[in-house]
Amino acid sequence: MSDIAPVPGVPHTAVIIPAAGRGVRLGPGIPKALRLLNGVPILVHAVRAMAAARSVATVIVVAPSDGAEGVRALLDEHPPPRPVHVQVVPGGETRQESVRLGLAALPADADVVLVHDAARPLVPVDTVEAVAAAVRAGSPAVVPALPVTDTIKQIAAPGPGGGAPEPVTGTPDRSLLRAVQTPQGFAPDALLDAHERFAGLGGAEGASDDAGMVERLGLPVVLVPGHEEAFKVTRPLDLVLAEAVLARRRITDGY
Ligand SMILES: Nc1ccn([C@@H]2O[C@H](COP(=O)(O)OP(=O)(O)OP(=O)(O)O)[C@@H](O)[C@H]2O)c(=O)n1
Ligand SMILES: C[C@](O)(CO)[C@H](O)COP(=O)(O)O
Repeated sequence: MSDIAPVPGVPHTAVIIPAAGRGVRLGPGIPKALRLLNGVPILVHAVRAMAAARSVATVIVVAPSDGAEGVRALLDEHPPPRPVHVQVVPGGETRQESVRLGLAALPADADVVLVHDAARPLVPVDTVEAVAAAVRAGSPAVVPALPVTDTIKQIAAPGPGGGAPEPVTGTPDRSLLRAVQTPQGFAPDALLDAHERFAGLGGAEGASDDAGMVERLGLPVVLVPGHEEAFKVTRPLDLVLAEAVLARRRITDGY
């Protein structure tokens, strides 16, 4: 059992891991965060990835609301590689709501908060450290990002689905576009203010990432280089890719 309390009054990085989604795009079955990768739940990989960063002392896992006890037991069974304080709280109906519920458990002495999707289990520790360091250096919001590799088309509105053709309204300049990942890092007050201000907004008014909410406060958001292995497990093929990355790490790093 590696659970310890952070030393009171000592600034540290706290991480919120939203893990309460169902994983509809992955297909039917248990919640996505509990699906196995190399025999270990996706969520456990994500907690290990974040706990590998030396400044991280607290990890708040936001579990499916009907499964928080099971997630607690699972994390006790698979402790992270370093002693960090792992807390589990029940999540909400949307990612934004789940992050807000996680923020309610944020320790007062955290000087950096990272929000990291459970669904990005393979993020390298260097990416985590780089985001936390950039916040500590004075940026209120820091996001890992990669250039997009596909050409992106704009449409006026989502179509009815079912393969119906969608008229194109434009082609944005790809050199100005970035695909953003997690962990996204924040000065705690910036993220707390954003979630308080925009709580409950959904649909087109909601934000699909936390930095989007901080942008709306008018605070600067900066990008740092992301990593290919920080991809999000979203569709079935992503599980195949994740298994391949882990197999390669086992050969090259003994991971
Ligand atoms: N109500 C929700 C919805 C999502 N998430 C979390 O937010 C992260 C990113 O979301 P996504 O990949 O979209 O996960 P799901 O919502 O589970 O996927 P889907 O949209 O396919 O159902 C995931 O770690 C997911 O568990 C959450 O904590 N609470
Ligand atoms: C936060 C995120 O992972 C950044 O790319 C993404 O916006 C989550 O979106 P999802 O639709 O909840 O997967």
